Amino acid sequence: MLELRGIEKRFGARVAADGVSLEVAAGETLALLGPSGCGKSSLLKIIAGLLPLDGGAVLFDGEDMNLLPPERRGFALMFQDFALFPHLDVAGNVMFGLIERGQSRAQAAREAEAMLERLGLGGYQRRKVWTLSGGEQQRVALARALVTRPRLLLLDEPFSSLDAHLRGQLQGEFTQLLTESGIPAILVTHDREEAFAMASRAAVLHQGRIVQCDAPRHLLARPANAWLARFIGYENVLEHAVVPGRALRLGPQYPPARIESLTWLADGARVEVAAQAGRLSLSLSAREAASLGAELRLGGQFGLGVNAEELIPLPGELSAGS
Ligand SMILES: Nc1ncnc2c1ncn2[C@@H]1O[C@H](COP(=O)(O)OP(=O)(O)OP(=O)(O)O)[C@@H](O)[C@H]1O
Repeated sequence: MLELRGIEKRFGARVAADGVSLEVAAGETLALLGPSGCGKSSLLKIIAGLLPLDGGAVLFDGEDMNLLPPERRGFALMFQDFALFPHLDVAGNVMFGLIERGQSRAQAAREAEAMLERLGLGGYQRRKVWTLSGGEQQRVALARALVTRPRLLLLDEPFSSLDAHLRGQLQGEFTQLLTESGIPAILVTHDREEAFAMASRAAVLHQGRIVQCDAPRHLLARPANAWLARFIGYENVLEHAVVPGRALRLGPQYPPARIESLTWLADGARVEVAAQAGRLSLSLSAREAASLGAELRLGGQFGLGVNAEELIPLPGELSAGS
């Protein structure tokens, strides 16, 4: 089990980690999620031993990692730019770590072949890495990381340079492989959907601090503050509560809301309205859009209610997000 205790890191006046504590259990994938500059990569480098910390401790199974250099921690790192060795072929890249650990070439080649097979790259051994597609290169990078059987896998934005379709496919494949291998992993990402799809828990970082660390469904059901609620995708965040789409009601019996912006969609419309509760965005189905008739125009009005029972409350003292 990995444990971070009160990690502190500053670059001059910039705070990269401000008392970060968290745990990653055996076999768990934890996402470090947050906007650019919040300190995700710094934290990953601190765990890997590539960046010295100013305070706190990194422990693995109770052992203080600060005393060990990166190569003796037993962690594998995978970055967004693959960082494959261009002068080696695919097999050479995957075998590299095994040979460094003293394995014979023949044994390393057998293990590399088996791992490449498992990642759908059987027969790729002799290919030059620069002839591979982005997705293939990323699979090779994962094969290289997994073949050494690390006790922790550190993934830094591994899919950000890939197109959306490939990203989705690899997210699914990686998640399955991580589950099968039982290797715990930390996934750094600024993409909420990626974090929620791949990780069992996400630690959401803001300015070097963990705002909330929980399972995706709990983050969505009980966001700790307004900033976090917006960051994980809620559009209608009021001062003390989130208004999820399911809390909204249409009908003439409700107070009028005025349409301030309107986008027609193939199957309905998106509107922003000035409502009694505040400024709200909502998607109207084709049927709902039709029910508004001529009022569906800028400046048009329709009845919009908010069911108080379905609001998601924001804890008072934390709700003033920046
Ligand atoms: N080597 C460095 N020297 C000075 N400041 C740094 C250095 N590395 C990081 N920082 C600063 O520390 C803060 C956290 O940076 P970090 O790269 O960890 O954030 P991040 O969340 O990974 O961002 P991104 O998603 O953009 O990669 C930022 O303000 C950054 O400018």
